[in-house]
Amino acid sequence: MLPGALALILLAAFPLLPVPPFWITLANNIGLASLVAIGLVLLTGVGGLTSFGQAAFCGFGAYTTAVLTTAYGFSPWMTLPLSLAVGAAVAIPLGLMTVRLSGHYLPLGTIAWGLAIYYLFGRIELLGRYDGISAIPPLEIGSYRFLSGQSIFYVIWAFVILTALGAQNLLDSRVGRAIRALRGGSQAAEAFGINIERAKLTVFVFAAVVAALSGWLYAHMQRSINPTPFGLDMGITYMLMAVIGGAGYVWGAIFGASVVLILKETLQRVLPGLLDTTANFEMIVFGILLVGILQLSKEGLWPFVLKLLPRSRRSRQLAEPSSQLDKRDMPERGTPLLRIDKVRKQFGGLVAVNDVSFEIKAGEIVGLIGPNGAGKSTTFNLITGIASLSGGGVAYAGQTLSGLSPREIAKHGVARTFQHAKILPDMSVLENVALGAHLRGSAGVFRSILRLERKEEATLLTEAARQIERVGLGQYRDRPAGDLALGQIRILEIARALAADPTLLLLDEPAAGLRHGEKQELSNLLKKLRSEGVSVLLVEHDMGFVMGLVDNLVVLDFGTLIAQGKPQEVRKHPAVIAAYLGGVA
Ligand SMILES: Nc1ncnc2c1ncn2[C@@H]1O[C@H](COP(=O)(O)OP(=O)(O)OP(=O)(O)O)[C@@H](O)[C@H]1O
Repeated sequence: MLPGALALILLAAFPLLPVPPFWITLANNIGLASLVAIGLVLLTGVGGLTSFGQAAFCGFGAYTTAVLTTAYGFSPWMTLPLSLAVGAAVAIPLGLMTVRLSGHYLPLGTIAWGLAIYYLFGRIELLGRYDGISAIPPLEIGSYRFLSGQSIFYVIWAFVILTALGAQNLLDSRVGRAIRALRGGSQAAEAFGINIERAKLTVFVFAAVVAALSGWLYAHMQRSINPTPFGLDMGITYMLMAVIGGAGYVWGAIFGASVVLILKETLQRVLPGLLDTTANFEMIVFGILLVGILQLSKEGLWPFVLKLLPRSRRSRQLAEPSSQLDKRDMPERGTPLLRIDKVRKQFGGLVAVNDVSFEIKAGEIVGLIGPNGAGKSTTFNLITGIASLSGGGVAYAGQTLSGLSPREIAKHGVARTFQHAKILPDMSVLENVALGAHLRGSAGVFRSILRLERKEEATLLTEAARQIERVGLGQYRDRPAGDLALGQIRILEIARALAADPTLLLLDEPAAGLRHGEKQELSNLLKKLRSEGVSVLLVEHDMGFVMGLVDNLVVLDFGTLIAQGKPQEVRKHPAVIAAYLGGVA
């Protein structure tokens, strides 16, 4: 808290110091760039969506207010919501097209529309073509006009701080966890019920709106605009700022914008004297220095700053929840819950799952076993909607799951873990588990930014903490999930699945990597869940673990069901002995 307060006091005092006006202008430009970079931190650093086109959104913010104030006589403050709304309105269709792209196509797509919009600004008569629009009125409050660099400094930096706090609030919320989960891959996020497309679009629109805010401020600071600052050059520079600051850190965006702009200005002033030439060497030196910085730290510079700041070592105090989360009604024990009917999956010529049928009753633990490559994980993926069925059907509590998305299936109360654990290593164990409870909350973007969802957040985090205690990981609650051993990560995934309040739990090799005692504890936990009415389908290679736990076994071999029944019967089955259990039996 102290470094933050100190930074705030220094910031407030800065324009009052006897500094050259040039410094004030530089500080104002840093503020404007910081806004765009904060958007990029969320979009690229956290959400994993690279965009080189953010300068175009600054352009929409700037041109909206420029046109409305100069041609239609609007007051600048009235155009603020309109500029932001235009930024958002453009971002929605662009985002819908862009966020579907993956790999290199995503940044290429943003370059394409970034360029196109720049040329568009330069061709439209209403926008003054390449000459732009001048005589834009300054901001004013009453009769006070924000004409000087010093006065608009306070407006710009007030917006920067509010935006940074809003972005921080957003990240520290249910929506923020969903955005952060995008980096962990879509499969896991969808399996907790996160709407990937919506999370991507949310962060895309957020980044566009804060860029439009920067453009709006720029228009009233500069009081004349043309397309140049809204082109691809600036789009790339904004990205550099976000990356150099530390793409995953909101305050790092401000630091990155400061480093890039101060470095650029310093080189422009110092180099001509040093090199005794007026040739533009600064861009070359600038480029080399930036590459050097990125070589030094791929995480950007903010982590170094964080190390220098005093940090509280206390573990996170959870707020007392004022209400309980709703719990799902458990189906009556023994009633049919999951019916797999002639399920089939072909990958080209390979039949990975060959017309397999079996059933799970409520309150039952069923083991799905078979040699490597038998089709167990594929069966899990068919049940949870990650893979599409080539034939057959899946019904859950009388309703068909066939053709539903993983997110819709999760809503039915089906939760899972993955053979290759899918956690977010940089996030705490608590936050990873809270992701599992995503569908049990409803707070959206605005409530999160304004921190109006604290009650709901407290109940979600308390539920996550309860599940962490339940699986025995309590001492690791506030540690980054990446610090855990592989076996513990599997247990974390179980806690995350339990946070969804499931009626059916699908566990893919939960005991792999656990020591004997830990397996015993896991077995006890699963038996306890069964006693509470939760049904479990588990894939597991440890036969000792499976035999002592399950009510029924289903055995696959080369995608085909070769036996099913009570463990004691199945282990005597000749086909099973031949295919799989030979050595053990
Ligand atoms: N996406 C895919 N594309 C092509 N083939 C696949 C794909 N996924 C799985 N397979 C193949 O389908 C078969 C069944 O694989 P699956 O992972 O379901 O087996 P498994 O029983 O879970 O094996 P293991 O115990 O080794 O995890 C294997 O031959 C595998 O190579």
